[in-house]
Amino acid sequence: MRDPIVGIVMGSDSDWPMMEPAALALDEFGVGYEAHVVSAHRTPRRMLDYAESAAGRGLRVIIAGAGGAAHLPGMVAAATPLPVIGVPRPLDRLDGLDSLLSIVQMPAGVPVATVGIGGGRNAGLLAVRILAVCDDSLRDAVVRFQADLAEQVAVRDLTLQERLASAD
Ligand SMILES: Nc1c(C(=O)O)ncn1[C@@H]1O[C@H](COP(=O)(O)O)[C@@H](O)[C@H]1O
Repeated sequence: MRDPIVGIVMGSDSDWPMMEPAALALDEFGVGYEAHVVSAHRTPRRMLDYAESAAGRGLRVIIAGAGGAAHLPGMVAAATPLPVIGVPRPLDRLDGLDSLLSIVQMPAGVPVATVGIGGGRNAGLLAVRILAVCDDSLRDAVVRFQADLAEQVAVRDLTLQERLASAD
């Protein structure tokens, strides 16, 4: 297991299905991570300990996911100099708009890079891009990933064209 350089935190273990794709994206790029349940509301001291010690423990990026009154990403960002990526979770009520607004509307001076509602995978990929700024081999891997993505779109377009042609 590689040393963790990305910290994945979530307000509850019930957030894991949304956060696991972030972990899988990091796995795809061979980036080490750790994952913990830390809540600004339920475990405020533990949350502060985590955020304040993160940089000193070698983490470089934090991904924080939460639902509802999702204060966790912003509170973590307030207590660490590391970049924080927020992931809003859609709960049964309000479809995640509550989580999104709680995370994205930060006061000036305390940025949280917010991905879309339920955007765990993009959070992982954004963490990889942030790390790739100072890591040439990781940047090469991102470029290969983008080329693969483009190739998949080309294949899908071809499939659509064939379907349209056979419908004529
Ligand atoms: N938004 C927060 C925070 C926080 O922001 O500190 N702590 C827990 N939660 C959220 O409460 C939701 C329900 O949690 P439970 O499933 O444990 O009841 C989760 O989406 C969690 O992220």
